[in-house]
Amino acid sequence: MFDNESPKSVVQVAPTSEVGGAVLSATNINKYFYEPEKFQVLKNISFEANRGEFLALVGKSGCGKSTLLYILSTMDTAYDGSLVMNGERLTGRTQDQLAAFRNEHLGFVFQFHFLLPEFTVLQNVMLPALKLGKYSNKEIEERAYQKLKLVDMQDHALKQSAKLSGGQQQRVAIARALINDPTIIMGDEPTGNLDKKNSEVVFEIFKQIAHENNQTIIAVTHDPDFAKGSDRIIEMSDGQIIS
Ligand SMILES: Nc1ncnc2c1ncn2[C@@H]1O[C@H](COP(=O)(O)OP(=O)(O)OP(=O)(O)O)[C@@H](O)[C@H]1O
Repeated sequence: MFDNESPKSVVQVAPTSEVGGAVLSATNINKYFYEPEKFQVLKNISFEANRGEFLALVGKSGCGKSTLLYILSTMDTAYDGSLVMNGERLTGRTQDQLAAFRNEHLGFVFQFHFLLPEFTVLQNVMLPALKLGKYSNKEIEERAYQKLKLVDMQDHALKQSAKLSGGQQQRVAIARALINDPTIIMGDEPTGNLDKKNSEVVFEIFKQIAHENNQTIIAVTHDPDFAKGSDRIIEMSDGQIIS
């Protein structure tokens, strides 16, 4: 659970093909903001995430968690350092290349689900796969039902997503994040908007995704129970990893 890693293990890059090997390596990540004045928000961050590992990123408000997650998500490219995921070096890629990489290899679950309210549950889950264009519509629908089953929402597939409860909507958002079988699922406060019972459900789904599907979870959280139940807690303070 708590991992007081040795400094050596922080920057090693393991072969990505190996089960349990590193699927993400962030090395010497530094990031500055320039408004209202120059300020170093991330200070030499290095860590790796292994295949099938459930990581919680914690720390006080303002310590840089979301900034780091945004970089790991490849959405922010204005940083120094190196980012390797799935054996691909992502630093220096164009925005189009990064968007294609994200759609195929990364899944996202946010505090707010961002489902399209007028679309059905099934349509929402199918969307990232339609965009990827790798499977036929029939295959995409089958895959969507599989993912909805995983989060126990298959019976709601044809409902308009606006008509679901907050907890149900978050489960649908997880199914949507899983539709392209991403290697890594990034969560930004995935239980931040849920009550205790729904938070536990979402936590159990994440655990299952990591340990049974061998997908990696990296989730920023302020939820102590969620963090404690993860495989490893990365604690940040003032732009640095402290444990
Ligand atoms: N676009 C920006 N321009 C300037 N400063 C920013 C910008 N975004 C964030 N910051 C500052 O960078 C620091 C880190 O912000 P960040 O959102 O990464 O923190 P956090 O740990 O995720 O906080 P929280 O837990 O409250 O979400 C904060 O001091 C914040 O005010």
